[in-house]
Amino acid sequence: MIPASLRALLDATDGQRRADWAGREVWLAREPWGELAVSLQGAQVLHYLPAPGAAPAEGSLPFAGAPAAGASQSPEGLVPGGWLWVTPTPQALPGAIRGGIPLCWPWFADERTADESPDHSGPMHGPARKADWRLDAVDEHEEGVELHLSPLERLHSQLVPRAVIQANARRLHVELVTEHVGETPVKITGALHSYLAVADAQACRIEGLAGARYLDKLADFAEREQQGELGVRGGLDRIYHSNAELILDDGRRRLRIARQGSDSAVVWHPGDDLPADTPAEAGRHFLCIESANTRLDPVWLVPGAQHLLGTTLSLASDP
Ligand SMILES: O=P(O)(O)OC[C@H]1O[C@H](O)[C@H](O)[C@@H](O)[C@@H]1O
Repeated sequence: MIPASLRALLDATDGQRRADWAGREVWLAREPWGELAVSLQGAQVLHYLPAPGAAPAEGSLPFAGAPAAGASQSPEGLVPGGWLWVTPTPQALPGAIRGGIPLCWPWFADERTADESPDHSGPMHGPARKADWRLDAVDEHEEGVELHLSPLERLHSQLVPRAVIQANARRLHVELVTEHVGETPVKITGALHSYLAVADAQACRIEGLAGARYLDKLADFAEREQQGELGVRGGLDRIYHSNAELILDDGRRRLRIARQGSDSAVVWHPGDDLPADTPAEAGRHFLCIESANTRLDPVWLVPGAQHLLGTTLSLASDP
């Protein structure tokens, strides 16, 4: 589900091009394999939709395909279509866009280290999601596309990040690679903060977490164990200590979420307590399932080493 204005830009795209959306430069593709939209602010994927017929049928899904020509938009300005969700009322620059797959780097939430932010004032989720990134390369890849991006400015004294985004008719894959180019070991956390489009967050089920230990951020990080599979009811903000493949079932689509380099799966929905940039009706239609490194699995990088944090989305019906 994406804002109607972004949908209109995609509709006017034949092949690949750059455009302006919400004050940000975006890279758009509308090709035989499907659609992709990426914001150069934050190297943030905003939209992915495999072409109808290119991927296996999903049944009758209200949000599975692009809207029919002339379909009316909801009052909030969101239109169905795609696996990701973007708020129809994003913050103005230099704020970050809520939606798609923001890159949280080099720390998750407020888990900054003293090195990174000596006065503890660094932004929530790190500077990468608000920074300007450059598109270094666009390659054809497995009958789809592969994008390489890097930040325009240095974001850390010892670490250099880059992002790789692969999209084809079957899957979306995003990876955030951190290279240590300095002299002393550095501890990092971070997240690929995926906002997944769902019919109704409060009717979603996530498979793959039964028996996993988690930190409940809404209960002062109390440690708990997941009893059975997770059914979302109300607001939740949890860090699961798990590297398992997950399936998000919203009753209409079963999305497989694989993670690489991540032993923390963050599951977040604010319930009725929505952020200021999210209208009530729109807020029902996302659920965040994040491929993360958190206080449960921070990564110590030594000089010369690199770390890859990744996520791969595909349909659970696909092999
Ligand atoms: O509002 P943001 O800075 O984008 O953060 C949104 C959310 O991100 C993560 O999922 C955290 O676990 C939440 O505690 C936080 O509220």
